[in-house]
Amino acid sequence: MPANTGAVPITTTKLTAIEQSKRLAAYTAVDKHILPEHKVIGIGSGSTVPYVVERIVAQGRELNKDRMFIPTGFQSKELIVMSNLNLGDVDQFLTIDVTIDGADEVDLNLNCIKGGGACHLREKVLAEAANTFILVADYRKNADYLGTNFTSGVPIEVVPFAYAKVLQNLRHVLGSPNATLRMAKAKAGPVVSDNGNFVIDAPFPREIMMNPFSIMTKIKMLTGVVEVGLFCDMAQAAYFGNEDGSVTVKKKTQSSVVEEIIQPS
Ligand SMILES: O=C(CO)[C@H](O)[C@H](O)COP(=O)(O)O
Repeated sequence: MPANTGAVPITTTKLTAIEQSKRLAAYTAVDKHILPEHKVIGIGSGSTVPYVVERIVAQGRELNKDRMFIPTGFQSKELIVMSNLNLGDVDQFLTIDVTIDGADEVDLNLNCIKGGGACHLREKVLAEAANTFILVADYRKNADYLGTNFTSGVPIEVVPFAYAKVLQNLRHVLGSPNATLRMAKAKAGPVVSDNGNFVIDAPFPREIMMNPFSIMTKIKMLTGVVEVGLFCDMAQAAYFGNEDGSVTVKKKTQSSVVEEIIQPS
């Protein structure tokens, strides 16, 4: 048995309003998208995802015994193992039925910022591998434009030796003068990702963030950048738990993104 790192839920104690909103989003998304025929499931990272796993576990041993669960990093790997679900990896399962993940902010067109937990490289691989990619978050993440409430910037994973050069390019060429190397909280020095890389947070002005695909491609072209925490046109739907117990759903149709509110039952 691995050490209990606190990754496993949780919901026996009274939850704050924000936690209840996360749980509501996660439970609703699992109920709508994790169906009996789904056998390979991607599990994202962050504080909302434990509720996703909790709801999947509640579907029962019979449904879960033939499923494989693919993690986006250390935290979700622990969650899968501690929940007695079958652990796989994306090099064994190149196609995933459904990946459910959290988000730092989601815009009108279902583009999102990810990487608040420095897992966006693996998260993007699992989002791309998925036939259906679903986001879950509390109401604070639901915005018209990226960078509205999540102001710390676009997370950018970089190889360590190139970080200073990438920072210079972000500040002086791409228009993010306040781009900074993300520093660890309980360790001296920078955050190191699950892949052994550093993370830069690069805030951009509204006019740039209104076209996330354009800035994503420019950042990705900088030598030394491994992955950019902008996920453009990847999600089929996003679920946001609201304080009043309703859930806002943004979902892709053939021609646009529509918004729907699911009222509490
Ligand atoms: O992208 C992520 C990690 O890299 C997370 O999914 C994102 O930060 C959202 O986390 P939370 O559910 O804690 O708000």
